[in-house]
Amino acid sequence: MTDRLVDARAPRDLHAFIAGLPKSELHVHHVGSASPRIVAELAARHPDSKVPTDPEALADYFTFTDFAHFIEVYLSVVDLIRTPEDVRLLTYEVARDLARQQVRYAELTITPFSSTRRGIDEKAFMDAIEDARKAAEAEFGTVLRWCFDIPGEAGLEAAEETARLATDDRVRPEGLVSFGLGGPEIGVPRPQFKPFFDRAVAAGLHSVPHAGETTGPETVWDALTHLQAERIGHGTSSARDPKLLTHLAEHRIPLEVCPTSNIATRAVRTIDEHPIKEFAKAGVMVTVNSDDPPMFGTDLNNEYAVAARLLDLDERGLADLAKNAVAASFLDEAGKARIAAEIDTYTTGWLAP
Ligand SMILES: Nc1ncnc2c1ncn2[C@@H]1O[C@H](CCC(=O)c2cccc(C(=O)O)c2)[C@@H](O)[C@H]1O
Ligand SMILES: [Zn+2]
Repeated sequence: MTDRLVDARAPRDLHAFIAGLPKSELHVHHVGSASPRIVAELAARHPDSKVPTDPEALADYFTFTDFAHFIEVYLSVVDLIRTPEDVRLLTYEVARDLARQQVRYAELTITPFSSTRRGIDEKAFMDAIEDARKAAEAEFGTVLRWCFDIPGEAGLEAAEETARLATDDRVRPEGLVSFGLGGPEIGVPRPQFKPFFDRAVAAGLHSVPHAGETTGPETVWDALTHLQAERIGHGTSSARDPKLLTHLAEHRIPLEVCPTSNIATRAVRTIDEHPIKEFAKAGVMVTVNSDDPPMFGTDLNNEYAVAARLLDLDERGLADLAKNAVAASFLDEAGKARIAAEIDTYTTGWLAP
């Protein structure tokens, strides 16, 4: 929404290559993807909200002093989503924004607890996201899947509700593939959520908790040991623990790296201090993602440009990065092969004399 965090330093050609590259998003939040246009439309529907609609004011509003401030602002946008029609509009428009960036596949993190506790009927909520998912696939060709996450700070009641919505065959949506844990990490120990992750995994869902975003590497170990994590959301502080890096590399546990997010929430001081290069050097499988793009003044294309600079990638390196996301995704094998082939065809065509 603002260009304050946008990385303009990649060469022009590389920007054009990234813009057309078929991509996958593995770590992007539903509400956190609401563009200024969507926020304005929702705010017009609910004029009592304190969220500004003017783009300039919104850019200021989306400038965060720390992670706690980010969550406070995030929840004010959550408060704009009050009806199943709001949920459908948000989901469909987010898919449109992804499709514009040539995103072929996205796992969208949704916090159903935040909506059901605000009075949206659970069945109507599920119908709204599924309806938008099917429309998006038919109209834009972008395949969406869901990750339901526990807002950890809301406690065990939220965990119970999220696990129920994710595992009860009468309500769980068809597009659901994974189970997550988000929100602040400080004062929210991961092990307490073990029973809920056990239930989700037993029901066939993949485990993808946030860990090591705002606390140390011990939180990443906890996510691996207690929550059966198959990928780690952020995992930023893993760089401080060489044994952990070796473990992630050997067990091929991908990190969902979101560079600009880490700067915007002040989890990392400057982009040049971001540990993405250490991850790559250690052989950890790196995927690049946008987290809450309009709130952080970024989008997936910009995150690829940031990664190109930090990892010194050319077109082939960027294509490999896009293929990492395909390999680390929870799409079926045929779908993975289709997107990987599309990446190869695009790259070969681009590099042909
Ligand atoms: N970078 C991020 N890192 C971590 N999480 C992120 C990030 N970006 C977005 N989130 C989202 O923020 C939610 C947090 C919501 C939350 O804490 C909360 C607490 C108490 C009550 C309620 C409520 O709804 O009533 C909600 C998470 O579930 C997650 O999906
Ligand atoms: Zn996140």
